[in-house]
Amino acid sequence: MSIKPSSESLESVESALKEHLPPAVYDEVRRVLYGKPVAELPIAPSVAASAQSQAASFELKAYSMAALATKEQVRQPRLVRIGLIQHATPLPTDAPVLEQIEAIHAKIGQMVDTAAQLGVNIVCFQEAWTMPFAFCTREKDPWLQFSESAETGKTTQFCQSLAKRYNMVIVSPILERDEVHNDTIWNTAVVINSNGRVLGKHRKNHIPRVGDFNESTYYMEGNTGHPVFETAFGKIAINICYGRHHPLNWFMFAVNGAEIVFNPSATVGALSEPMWSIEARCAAIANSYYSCGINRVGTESFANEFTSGDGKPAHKDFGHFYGSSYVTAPDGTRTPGLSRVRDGLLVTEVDLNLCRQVKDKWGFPMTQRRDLYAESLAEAVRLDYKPQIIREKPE
Ligand SMILES: NC(=O)NCCC(=O)O
Repeated sequence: MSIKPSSESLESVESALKEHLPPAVYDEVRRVLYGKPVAELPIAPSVAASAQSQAASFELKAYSMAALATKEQVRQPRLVRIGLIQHATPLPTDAPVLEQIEAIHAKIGQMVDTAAQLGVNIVCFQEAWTMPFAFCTREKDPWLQFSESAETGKTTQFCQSLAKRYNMVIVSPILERDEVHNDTIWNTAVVINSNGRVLGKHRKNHIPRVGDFNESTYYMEGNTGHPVFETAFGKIAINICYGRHHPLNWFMFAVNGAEIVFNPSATVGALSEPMWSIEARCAAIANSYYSCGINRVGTESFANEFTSGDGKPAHKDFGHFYGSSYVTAPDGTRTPGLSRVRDGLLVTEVDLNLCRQVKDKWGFPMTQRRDLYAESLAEAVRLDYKPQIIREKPE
């Protein structure tokens, strides 16, 4: 197998390990890398067939992590099925804006329908799921025309009807236009409750200024803090894409009681792939909650060339978005990732009781010394702060 770095020819790390290692060695390598085994959930042949027969077929994987949690004497299990959807944009980036949005809605509507057949309770889509990830271009037009109201926009209405039809919580990350406040633009995840009502929204806290991710050209740093949304299927939060590099961003969602934190993303192989499998997973471990990474797939090409400000030739695409969406449990166990190259739906059944069980076992929140760090940080942000460095005194 000869593979170019970040290329589309590698289906997934797991499939490569499975194909090339002897089965006994594979089992042991898988245990060391991924933790306790997760069981495959049965998928009815008719459901599996429907994933293949869609206009754009998609990978369908379903696992149960529920058995990782111990059966408690004082609480009933709190089983929840999480769905993560990763997709490539179906139309060329220069197709009319509304046609692109409609084509994406149609594709995702079918995937949500499959998720519903598999009993999914909460589904999350990738960052800015209704549009190409055009922030590399630094052009305003037509990309800002993809922005919509979080409360009343076409996409929110679309999700509301799906949520109601399937009794499903939907996390819908969009480019938000706040029409009420001077048409301000934000990168926002809208949370739609299982009754179809908008429960609230969270705006991306940290904006990348790396590689072609020129997102500060388009929207502002979020002003919604670290909200946790109490749904019928657990307390959920959203750490949008680049926020995954900031451990304190993950931490604050835990402080507010999150049991599942979604990380809807758009990131490319050459930039971040070695970090991808680590960051959301570390967050689940450090914060005793489930974390869910969702990344888009494919290569999106734009009409006009842009440069990356690094002296290299101008180009028309970002590189390959490598998918690889996955779920990590609070004990660090994780599912295999979805494909690096195909659309996919990952269904994972979890028992939310595991969050408390891991807190009881490891005691991370209890031993965290939040008071110490709060004091130290309050000092460290002062302009006259002197870093606490001990140096050998000159003789
Ligand atoms: N969309 C986004 O924040 N991407 C930044 C690149 C990365 O964090 O890997």
